Amino acid sequence: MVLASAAPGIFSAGLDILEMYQSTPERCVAFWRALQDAWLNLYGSRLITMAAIEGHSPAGGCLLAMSCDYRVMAEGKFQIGLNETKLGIVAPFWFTDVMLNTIGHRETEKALQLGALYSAQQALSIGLVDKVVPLAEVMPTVEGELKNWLQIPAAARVITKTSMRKAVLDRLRSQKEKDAQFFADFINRDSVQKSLGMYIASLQKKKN
Ligand SMILES: CCCCCCCC/C=C\C/C=C/C(=O)SCCNC(=O)CCNC(=O)[C@H](O)C(C)(C)COP(=O)(O)OP(=O)(O)OC[C@H]1O[C@@H](n2cnc3c(N)ncnc32)[C@H](O)[C@@H]1OP(=O)(O)O
Repeated sequence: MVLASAAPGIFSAGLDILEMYQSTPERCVAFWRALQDAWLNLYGSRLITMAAIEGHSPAGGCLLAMSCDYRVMAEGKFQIGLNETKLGIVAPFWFTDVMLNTIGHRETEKALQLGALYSAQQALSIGLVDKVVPLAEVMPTVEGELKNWLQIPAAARVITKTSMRKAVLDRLRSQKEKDAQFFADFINRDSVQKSLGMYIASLQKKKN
């Protein structure tokens, strides 16, 4: 399975910030449950999963990419990373766990505290992506890599993948409702709503 985007220049802009701003606790819980289930299915997928990152990939977009088995990113101006702290929010523990599994503890600690967004070359240097190529070569490169992976006996690959990812998946599975409630409480704090409001205004200002 290849994750790619139809939006030029944006692999994924992350979660819909407007869903987290001035929403109701009930809607927040439903929103979070949908995200949890999508992520559990992706990270736990038995399929070979590859990200064709042909544009920006902040926050939830970075989570999607990191949750794949292999990442190819376009060189140039695009950025990738978990930038949550810049929005005044905190990366959930399962976002953090996936990043830890991808780039290790020291790089994750720096990346998360700073809310760092990396260029493709920087992302390559810390292991956040596996390959950087010109934009037009992203999809052919993914397809070529996929052929390599498809040559591995499927049962052996799936057992290996499942055992490598089980602890992180089980950590969320065991506390889904608590995590959803925690998200709804956290996101509706006055201070967090204020930060999100300012961030939304800054996005709109950038456009004008
Ligand atoms: C103690 C533990 C507590 C734990 C509790 C858990 C709390 C944590 C909760 C959630 C985790 C959050 C994860 C996320 O994914 S948050 C989203 C982060 N995303 C971003 O920061 C990206 C913001 N967008 C951009 O930077 C840019 O839009 C871009 C680089 C992606 C693309 O730039 P450009 O091509 O120039 O497009 P525009 O900026 O003009 O955007 C077009 C349009 O789209 C709107 N928009 C962009 N991103 C989002 C988004 N993520 N959600 C909603 N809307 C978005 C943008 O505002 C423009 O809208 P318009 O003016 O109406 O056209």
